[in-house]
Amino acid sequence: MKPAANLTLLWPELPYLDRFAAAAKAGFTAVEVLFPYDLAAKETLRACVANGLQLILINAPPPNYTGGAQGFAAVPEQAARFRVDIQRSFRYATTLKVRYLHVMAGNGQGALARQTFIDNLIWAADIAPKGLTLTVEPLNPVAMPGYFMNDYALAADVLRAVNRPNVGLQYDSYHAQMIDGDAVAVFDQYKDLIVHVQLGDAPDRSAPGTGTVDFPALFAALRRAGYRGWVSGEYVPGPRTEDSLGWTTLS
Ligand SMILES: O=C(O)C(=O)[C@@H](O)CO
Ligand SMILES: [Mg+2]
Repeated sequence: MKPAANLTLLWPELPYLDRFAAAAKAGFTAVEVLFPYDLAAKETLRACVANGLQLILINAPPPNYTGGAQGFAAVPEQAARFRVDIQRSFRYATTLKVRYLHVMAGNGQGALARQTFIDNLIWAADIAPKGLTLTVEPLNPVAMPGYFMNDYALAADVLRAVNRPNVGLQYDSYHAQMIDGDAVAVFDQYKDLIVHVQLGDAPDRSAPGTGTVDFPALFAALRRAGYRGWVSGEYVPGPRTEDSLGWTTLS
């Protein structure tokens, strides 16, 4: 298992570009950034290179969702916009040599939203840059009310319908615990679909070990499953991010 740091949430007290050096100093070799689109891709690339970091994941499509839309891949009225904006994400992903692109569904429900999400994912998967894997991540309804992709069974159903080798499941212990009450059982049930893992505790998305998720059991499950991918800390760290990194030694 390979630890990574989500720089959208970790080191919140530092300006964006300074978080890369902090992550490297803490021993990370890989990082995630949810929405890098406020800056030209080459600025983020420069921060990665200068600090010996690999950027493994970004979200799509732009723009930054802070205060705005939480994606729109499952929103029928936005299908044309999705197809334009996802290509901007692909350009960022290519420049930044990103491995995973989380395709955000946006708000919606029902059969039309499901079909829109499936159609958009198939379309995007078939034109995605080589080496890039698209991900689908269930986000819990307390954090994201109205968001379409809010359940692991729904994610499995969508992935079955999409049926592309470059589309997989993004598992997040915080969301899994909030959605199903047992993040470890969720991992065990859906492990064959999981291509990327994020860590946070529940119910407050706090640092691993400060809430209700059983992290020793989760790491045992990851080992049992032979999971070889990245395990990324994506949580609200508390006063000092450095004091929240005990989970990196579990992996
Ligand atoms: O909220 C999460 O969890 C994520 O991983 C994000 O990608 C959503 O922006
Ligand atoms: Mg997540």
